[in-house]
Amino acid sequence: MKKILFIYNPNAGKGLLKPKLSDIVDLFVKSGCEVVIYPTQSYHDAYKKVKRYEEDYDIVVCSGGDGTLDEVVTGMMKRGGKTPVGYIPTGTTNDFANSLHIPKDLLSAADAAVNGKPFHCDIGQFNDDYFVYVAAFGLFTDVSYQTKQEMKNMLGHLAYVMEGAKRLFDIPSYHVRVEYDGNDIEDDFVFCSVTNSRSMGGFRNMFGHEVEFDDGEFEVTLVRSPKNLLEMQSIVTSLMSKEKNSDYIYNIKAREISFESLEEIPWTLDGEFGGEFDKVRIQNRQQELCIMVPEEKAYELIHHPYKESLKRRALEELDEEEEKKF
Ligand SMILES: Nc1ncnc2c1ncn2[C@@H]1O[C@H](COP(=O)(O)OP(=O)(O)OP(=O)(O)O)[C@@H](O)[C@H]1O
Repeated sequence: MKKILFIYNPNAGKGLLKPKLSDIVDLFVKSGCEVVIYPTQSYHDAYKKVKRYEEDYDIVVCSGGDGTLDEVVTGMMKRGGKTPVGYIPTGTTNDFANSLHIPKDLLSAADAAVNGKPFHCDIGQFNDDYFVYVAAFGLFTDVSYQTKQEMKNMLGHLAYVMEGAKRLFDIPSYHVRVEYDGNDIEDDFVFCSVTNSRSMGGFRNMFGHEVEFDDGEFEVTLVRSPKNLLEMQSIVTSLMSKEKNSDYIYNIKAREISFESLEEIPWTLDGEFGGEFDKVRIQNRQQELCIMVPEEKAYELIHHPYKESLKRRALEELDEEEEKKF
């Protein structure tokens, strides 16, 4: 019998979990699991619970938005354990879940959490902290944590867009020296994202065009500060047309990247406030998160070179079987 810890944020998103809670627990039990249930009581509670539990759980399943997933994964990284994490997304945008093909339907997601396949996904280390899929600063990046929870619950994704639109008229810019894998850039930037997701703030494919989840590299997007409205227009056009590099946009792949600035810059980690820093070092902790995904999608998510070696191994095994027959 599998022993699972099921942590959920009762306040997440539009409260979609509550009416399905009993069916989800029933599915866990019917799948042969013994379930310990824990509704989070406050901010950072999921992090504390995961960091400190002493039982031997086979899977830690969490339900909530990106913030709850971030807390559970950070807790897991800090306890140094490699217990697989299952995720039932009930937030407003659920960027990372969408990227990993975790179903929107809560019962299907619950099924993937306990009956799916483990996928070994990259994780970001941000100074002493961790993030699951994005660390960012600048334009729009504080939107998700500054949008009031009641407004998010009521309006869902629209709240993000409305809050975002208000910001176009007031753009802060930061002078930053960026060092990555032996290269460096120094410039004024209005936006930076270091990501391991193909969707961010609900915008699919605007960032993270070529993200592979287990290749040990992040996709970094840096947007230079526009000097006038015309330059601003060019940036918006480049972003909307998914252009990868232009005079204003750098798109980089990096395993390790550091940022140094004179002033402290507010960062967001997985959509929640991550603190203000003048020095940040981000490292890709390759394949350190074991996350449960639907069985039929697990192979699709594996980065190409790994796929090739898995295929080779499978063919070798087949050859050996053939040899045994003769
Ligand atoms: N009982 C609680 N009371 C208040 N805050 C809580 C409680 N449980 C969890 N939280 C906090 O709520 C924050 C937001 O949670 P979460 O990301 O799960 O939902 P969301 O914000 O609705 O979703 P999304 O991130 O997709 O917008 C997290 O930082 C979490 O620590």
